Amino acid sequence: MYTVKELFPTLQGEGAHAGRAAVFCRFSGCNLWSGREEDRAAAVCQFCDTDFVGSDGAGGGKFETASLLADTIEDVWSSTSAGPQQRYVVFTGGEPLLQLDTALIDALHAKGFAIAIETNGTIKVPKGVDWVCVSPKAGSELIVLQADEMKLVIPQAGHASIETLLARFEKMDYRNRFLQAMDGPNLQENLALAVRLCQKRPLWRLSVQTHKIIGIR
Ligand SMILES: C[S@@+](CC[C@H](N)C(=O)[O-])C[C@H]1O[C@@H](n2cnc3c(N)ncnc32)[C@H](O)[C@@H]1O
Ligand SMILES: Nc1nc2[nH]cc(C(=O)O)c2c(=O)[nH]1
Ligand code: SF4
Ligand SMILES: [Mg+2]
Repeated sequence: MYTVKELFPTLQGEGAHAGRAAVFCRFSGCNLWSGREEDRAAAVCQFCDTDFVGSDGAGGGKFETASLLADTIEDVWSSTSAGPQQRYVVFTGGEPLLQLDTALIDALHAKGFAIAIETNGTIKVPKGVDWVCVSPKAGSELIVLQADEMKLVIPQAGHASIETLLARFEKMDYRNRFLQAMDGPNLQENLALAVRLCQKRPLWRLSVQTHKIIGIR
């Protein structure tokens, strides 16, 4: 059984694949926050911009089998009149690695989808995921030490020195590195910090949450 908060066609808004057509499958639940506002202050991850509780979002629901969910993802892809080429699904959440499994990966590969995930990096990635984006969270243990993309949200309470952290991640095996300004009341200030750091440390590029700017999901 898979519990999906929402399932929708859009463009990937962030990171190395920004602008690319994708189906977003947002799984319910996260291991670093319950998703309830009353628990936010005590959570490991306190800055989340997403509602991932339950299965009541657009296209959400409970899917009994991998094949039922894969069929639905295929239907959502086709709903935009996209053909069978360049099929791309992004699993996010919540934390998608609480639910994504080999059965679902295999069912989507059989339909020609490339599979991406947005993960907090605390759970092992199953074999077969085609694009892994890790976004580490202060106060959690990062165990995904190798990935296609790191997307670090800054600044995070609990990070002693951002530059020390960046230097550590620069030595690790991430093929693309992005800084993303934390959205919220200090977004403009956080963006200025991210711009300064990208200029000073050119191994990092700026990731802007483009979907929020242009008003798509
Ligand atoms: C909602 S999370 C879901 C996937 C996974 N749990 C994770 O944290 O990577 C999707 C992406 O949004 C980022 N994000 C969450 N809250 C944000 C905020 N307030 N500002 C900027 N990025 C944020 C996360 O760091 C992650 O890269
Ligand atoms: N368009 C769009 N791009 C995204 N990239 C990462 C997202 C996420 O919430 O994981 C996201 C999202 O929610 N929408
Ligand atoms: S780990 Fe990801 S989904 Fe979970 S609370 Fe943090 S940003 Fe939100
Ligand atoms: Mg988002």
